[in-house]
Amino acid sequence: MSEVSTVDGRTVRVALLGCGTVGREVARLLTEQADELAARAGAPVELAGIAVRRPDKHPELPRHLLTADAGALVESDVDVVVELIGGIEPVRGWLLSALRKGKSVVTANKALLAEYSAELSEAADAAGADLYFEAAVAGAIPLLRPLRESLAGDRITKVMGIVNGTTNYILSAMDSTGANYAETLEEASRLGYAEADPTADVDGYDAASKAAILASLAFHSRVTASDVHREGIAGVSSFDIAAAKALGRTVKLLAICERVTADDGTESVSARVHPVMIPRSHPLAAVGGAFNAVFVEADAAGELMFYGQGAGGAPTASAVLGDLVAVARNRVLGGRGPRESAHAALPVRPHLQTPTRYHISLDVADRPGVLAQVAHVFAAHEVSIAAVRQRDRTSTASLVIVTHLAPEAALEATVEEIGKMDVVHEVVSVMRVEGED
Ligand SMILES: NC(=O)c1ccc[n+]([C@@H]2O[C@H](COP(=O)([O-])OP(=O)(O)OC[C@H]3O[C@@H](n4cnc5c(N)ncnc54)[C@H](O)[C@@H]3O)[C@@H](O)[C@H]2O)c1
Ligand SMILES: N[C@@H](CCO)C(=O)O
Ligand code: NA
Repeated sequence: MSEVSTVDGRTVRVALLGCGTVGREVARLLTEQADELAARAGAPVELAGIAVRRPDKHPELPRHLLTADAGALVESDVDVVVELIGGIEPVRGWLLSALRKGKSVVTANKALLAEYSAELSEAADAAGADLYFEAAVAGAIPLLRPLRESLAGDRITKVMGIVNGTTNYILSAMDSTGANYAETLEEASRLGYAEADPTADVDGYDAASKAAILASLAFHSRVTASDVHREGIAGVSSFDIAAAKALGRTVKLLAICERVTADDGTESVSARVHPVMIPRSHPLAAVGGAFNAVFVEADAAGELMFYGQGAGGAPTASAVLGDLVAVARNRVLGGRGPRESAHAALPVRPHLQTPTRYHISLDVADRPGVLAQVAHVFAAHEVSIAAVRQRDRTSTASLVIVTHLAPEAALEATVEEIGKMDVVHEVVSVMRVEGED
């Protein structure tokens, strides 16, 4: 039995930590939909307190609920802690303390989960509490519950998609209107999509945290953010976007988590986040603005696609409220949500071994034999060429090469050697490609 007491044996008392973009929408929905939530949870779900950094800055919230002392609110007589502050410390300590006392936790904090979900899950299991985090990946889209529950009987082989709204908003604008990178990022922050420090978005940290969470759930293993190969969009230039367009492709920041089976049958996990050129006919190419979309491939289910709003206050609050009703229901009826499932304990495959395909755009000297010299470097690294396109300029020619699958290490070595060739004036764009043309 948990030590938690409720007000009258039935009311579920909720501590809300943080009342920013997402927290304020959660507080609004909790208040506006109190009767319906009570009916669905089986008991009233009562906001017992709201922790914010500066209570005086929140005249819109009931004064008696506000506190600047989140730690004390967690320790007070509450059943559930909803954490919408973000970051690792001091949040980690508060949530561990809550879970150890049997209080359930709902959080949208992917940065924390991508590092400490094992520790948090163990604390939850030991005390019989719930840990739910649907809002942490792909905002409103029900994705983690399908992975944890609906697909628990299947064998997932790949999870791939757009999981960061801010960077998708920027890349979509760059592709459609040639918009300026910095201005579009500012707009994404204003709309509530970006993290408090938007470098977490543009440098791929946010997507890498989400990839770690997805890979852990999909492959029943423990994958942390540092296991994920990460590249952001800061290096994506207008040349890259134009090169993609010329090939009938577009650039997206993708999280790609794969189950890799070696020749001897041993399995490992590959998890990476980087910009990718995909054909404009690919379903992910049509995902614009702050929308997210994720493909899941499983042995029996085949291919599934999850699509919807991946960022923003109200969409993210929808996922938080869904989790809150679930944990409240578990408290009222007795029962537990899914526990951590890490029994497969698959190792993470080093990024340099990952098979991938490159698109390489070069400015080369316009004279006979150059293509053969460049092709020779690919052959020397055992990288096979799938397509070549050449266009003459005045004294230089542009050469576009798309490879077949090759290990990342071989592709990197090929590009490095090509960059040093006298006949190569400039390596204009190097990007990975996914999907058939
Ligand atoms: N904004 C989104 O679209 C979105 C989507 C999914 C997940 N998330 C996650 O949700 C969480 C919150 O994001 P947000 O966009 O609402 O952030 P935000 O910066 O708008 O809000 C954070 C809130 O936390 C409060 N806070 C900060 N430090 C505090 C402290 N020490 N004590 C008490 N309160 C404190 C702030 O006052 C603010 O109210 C983050 O983990 C974020 O990654 C956000
Ligand atoms: N900053 C995140 C919020 C949603 O997790 C994004 O842009 O996707
Ligand atoms: Na989600």
